[in-house]
Amino acid sequence: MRDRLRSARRWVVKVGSSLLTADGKGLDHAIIEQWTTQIAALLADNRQVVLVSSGSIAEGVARLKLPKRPTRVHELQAAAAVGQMGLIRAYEAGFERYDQLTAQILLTHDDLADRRRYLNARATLSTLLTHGVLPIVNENDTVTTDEIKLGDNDTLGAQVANLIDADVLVLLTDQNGLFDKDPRSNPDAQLLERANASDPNILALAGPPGSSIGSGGMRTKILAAERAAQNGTTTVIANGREPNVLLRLRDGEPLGTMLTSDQKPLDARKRWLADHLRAKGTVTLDEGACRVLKEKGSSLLAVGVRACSGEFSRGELVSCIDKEGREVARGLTNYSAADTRKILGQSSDQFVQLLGYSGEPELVHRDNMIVFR
Ligand SMILES: Nc1ncnc2c1ncn2[C@@H]1O[C@H](COP(=O)(O)OP(=O)(O)O)[C@@H](O)[C@H]1O
Ligand SMILES: N[C@@H](CCC(=O)OP(=O)(O)O)C(=O)O
Repeated sequence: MRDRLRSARRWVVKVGSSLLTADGKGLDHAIIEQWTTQIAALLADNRQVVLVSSGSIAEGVARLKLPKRPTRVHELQAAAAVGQMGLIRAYEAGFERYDQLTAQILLTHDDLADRRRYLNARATLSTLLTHGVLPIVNENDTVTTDEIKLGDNDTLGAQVANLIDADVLVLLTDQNGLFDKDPRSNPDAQLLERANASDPNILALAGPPGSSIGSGGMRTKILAAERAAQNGTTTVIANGREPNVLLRLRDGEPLGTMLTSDQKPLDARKRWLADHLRAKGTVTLDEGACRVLKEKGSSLLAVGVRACSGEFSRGELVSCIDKEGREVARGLTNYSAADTRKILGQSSDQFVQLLGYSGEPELVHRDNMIVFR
């Protein structure tokens, strides 16, 4: 299994805030130097790497001499803007030692939710990789509001992995990997060497972040691994302080936790849909509709819809839930929320009479939908 990493050509390496900084003390330049050395060696070994690095807020807090991480959004955004300068400066200096060019990419959820911008980001990243440049990605914290925030860089790492069809996503953190319980509060916790990224039981192992500076904890790492697995990408969660961790992983050493899935990878368009985090509205399906979506891969017909909430237009993303509120599928709707309310529970031969026009027979076509386990 670990051989997969030996042959992995495209790598996304995500470095968490908890690693980059000791609580509130700014960047740990010594450790940044170690990663730049390792990444430069991976690049020299004919691998392509995209680095997703957190740390802007932590560094901003230190530079602004704030007593602790602020809670107000604008304070956090100001800290991110200040800190991002230090972060990029540290990486650029580190990679200059190896004559390695770097590029800064700041992304928001909105950039990735818009198909055209998503494809643009994809093309730019590929072009940079073709030129042998190392892209360094972070969330564009200064412009994000809660609505458009990705929220944590584990998710961003998985999205970048999907964008560039990475072979491997390495999530470097301050623990040796995923344990059967949070090792900070449970000294007897056992490290899992392997796990199935789409096993719903592993999410229950994950506790909250380990420090006041980290966000998401293991939960977002497992969800990121699941997201990456939808594209056939292997994820490894490992300790960024382990000497030569990236090179030893490349050599097939069993460090950290490897998360893979036997799921069939989604095609490119469906993957984009799966990565599209926020739905504009929700439709509640009856049992029959849930069953045919899951078992037969059918399109969603209005006749199987019991309720509709939220405001959306034709072509926007809706979440399809069962009567217990579990998300069964998500997809791009052929009808606006107003029209969906008029046709729900009805068969398509009634649409002309109810709407005054005859649109597609499906509310969500199966080509524009992903169905969850
Ligand atoms: N089952 C678990 N195994 C390992 N770590 C866990 C687990 N549950 C919670 N954690 C916590 O998750 C923390 C890592 O997440 P986080 O603080 O968000 O780091 P990062 O900044 O690297 O993303 C660890 O320090 C650990 O305390
Ligand atoms: N964009 C933020 C990232 C916050 C974040 O996701 O942190 P982490 O979960 O520790 O990787 C920053 O640079 O501070």
